[in-house]
Amino acid sequence: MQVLVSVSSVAEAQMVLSAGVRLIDLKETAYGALAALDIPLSAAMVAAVDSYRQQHPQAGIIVSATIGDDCSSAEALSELIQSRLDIGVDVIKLPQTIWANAAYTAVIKAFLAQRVKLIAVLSADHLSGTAAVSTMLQDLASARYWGVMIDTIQKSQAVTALISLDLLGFFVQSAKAHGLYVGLAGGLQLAQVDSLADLSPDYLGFRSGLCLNQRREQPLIKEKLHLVTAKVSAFC
Ligand SMILES: O=C[C@H](O)COP(=O)(O)O
Repeated sequence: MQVLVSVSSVAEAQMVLSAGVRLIDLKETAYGALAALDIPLSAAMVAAVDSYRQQHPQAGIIVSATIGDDCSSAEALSELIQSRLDIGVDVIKLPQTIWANAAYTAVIKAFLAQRVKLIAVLSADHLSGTAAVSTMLQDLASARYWGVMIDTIQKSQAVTALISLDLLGFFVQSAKAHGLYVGLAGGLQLAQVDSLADLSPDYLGFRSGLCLNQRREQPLIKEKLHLVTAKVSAFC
């Protein structure tokens, strides 16, 4: 199991790399849930990751990026994705407002046909029972998404307050059965690592739980970061 950390600056990217994080998620954390960083800043962060990769070629680092909580048109979506691929982002995370919207299906299908790695983010705020989860995962796997994850949109509650451990476990196991790379996130704290690790996701995603006052727009706290990477590495 890996740790994914959402970062919004070059300094944060370097900090999480030094702490042993291998899934670096470029995200604007000052507002929204899956807001996008601009391209110049994203490119500087990718360059910082590339510099680390040169010194640690075996590290297996993956850079993901969000493209926004919504977008204005299919053309805009195409540009949001392509511009991030062009600067070396490995994986693009799409919010449910986009991947579940038929207006964007053709654009997404075209990227998937080129084997671009896309993660469909399922909103914890709207997830219901196992039948709905099964149908969604079947559809996403058939469309050849690379991965899926659950995350919260409203950041006032943790994912575990919104979805039972049974349903989260069902989600993880079903995603794996479809060959999807699977993650869980949403207001996670260190204290939740044990129970979620038991579900065996490929990764747990963090931001607010590692920040000052547990506010995701605040800076990451190095000590919390090290505690969580140490804790998760015990499950690898
Ligand atoms: O992808 C992971 C998310 O950025 C986690 O953010 P959060 O811990 O603030 O919900």
